[in-house]
Amino acid sequence: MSEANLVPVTVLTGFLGAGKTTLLNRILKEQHGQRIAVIENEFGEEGIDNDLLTQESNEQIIEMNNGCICCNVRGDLIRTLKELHAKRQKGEIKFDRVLIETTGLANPAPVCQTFFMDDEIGEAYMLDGVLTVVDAKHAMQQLDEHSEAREQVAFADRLLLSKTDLIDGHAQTHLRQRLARMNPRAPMKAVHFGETPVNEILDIRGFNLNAILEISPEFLRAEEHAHDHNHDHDHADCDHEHGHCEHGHEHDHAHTHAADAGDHSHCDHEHGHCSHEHHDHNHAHTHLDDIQSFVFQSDRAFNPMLLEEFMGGLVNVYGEKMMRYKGVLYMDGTERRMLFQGVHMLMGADLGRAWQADEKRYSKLVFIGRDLPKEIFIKGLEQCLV
Ligand SMILES: Nc1nc2c(ncn2[C@@H]2O[C@H](COP(=O)(O)OP(=O)(O)OP(=O)(O)O)[C@@H](O)[C@H]2O)c(=O)[nH]1
Repeated sequence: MSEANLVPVTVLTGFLGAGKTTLLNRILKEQHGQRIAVIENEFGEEGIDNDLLTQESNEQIIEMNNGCICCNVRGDLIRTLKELHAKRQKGEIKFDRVLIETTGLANPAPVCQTFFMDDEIGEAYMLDGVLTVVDAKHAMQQLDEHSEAREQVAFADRLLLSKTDLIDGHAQTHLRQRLARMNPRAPMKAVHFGETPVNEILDIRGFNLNAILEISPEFLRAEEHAHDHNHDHDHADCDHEHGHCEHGHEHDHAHTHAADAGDHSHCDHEHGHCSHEHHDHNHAHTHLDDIQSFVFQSDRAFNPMLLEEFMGGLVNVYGEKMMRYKGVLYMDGTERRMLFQGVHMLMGADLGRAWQADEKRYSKLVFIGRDLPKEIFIKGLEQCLV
């Protein structure tokens, strides 16, 4: 198959809250005349990103809510890409390229491997490049603390620095030097709220297997990540909120929560990893063990003043540990949805679209962080309801 017939794929990565969705929105809004199929790897975030994305009619947004990033991304992604390809072949759907937004806690390697490990995928798609958004305000700490953030930088074909408006020139130089040491081959540029010419980030033919094999010699070794488990037992007694189960498995298993039919109503899983005993997991991800996520939901409206006060207090006390929070809020006194989000101490809200007449109004807020006292958050939020 000649390269011209392959559908180019761009992988958009970057740590939690870096600005991936902001960049994606920018790309989708630009009049470039291309049809883009977007695959959101949302990792159990209850589809919040879909709400934050403005959907233009030309795009196809496909969500993959994965259980365990380390294990399942590949299996789900392969299935999704194959389905897309089959529909494209039959003329049921049209797209010129694919853009995959990975979750902020993901190592991009398994996603990139997909394009080299599976023949069918390799014959339909071509990995064009990996774009890594780096949050200039929080990157130093994220790179110190999270190997995923470092992997994302190492895999980049383009490094896009967001939030440079929030730091001074000296700090930016310092960060740029560190990033250049970590990945000397990727061009780097500051991108203010995702503003960048699309031709600088799409069709870059940037992915270079040789370079990746130097960084990660085991990149093409299937067994490292290929535990494409399959089980569909009932999760009713497991404790997941996002992407992980606490029960031990001796057998092959999958947490393709979007696809399996198990009852997850009592699940409470932490974000982005499995803590069950994987006899065949030889990639360590224990550093994510203290990262959890939980969701607050209600169909009662928030009192805006109470909520503002409470959230202000929360970030003052717990901001350091609040890695990412975002959601859709039902606010008293407005007919529109409020899109609310933050990273550590920085938080912001925008008015979204109007609630439709027949639409059930609700609030859904996801928190991802380290050692967050869930009870305090949930009870406090309940007290802000009208
Ligand atoms: N000041 C400033 N804020 C930015 C910039 N780019 C993005 N943001 C803000 O950063 C926050 C997070 O942006 P998102 O695009 O949602 O980040 P993300 O990487 O998709 O987040 P996750 O998917 O949760 O990991 C939002 O409030 C954005 O408005 C920028 O260049 N400057």
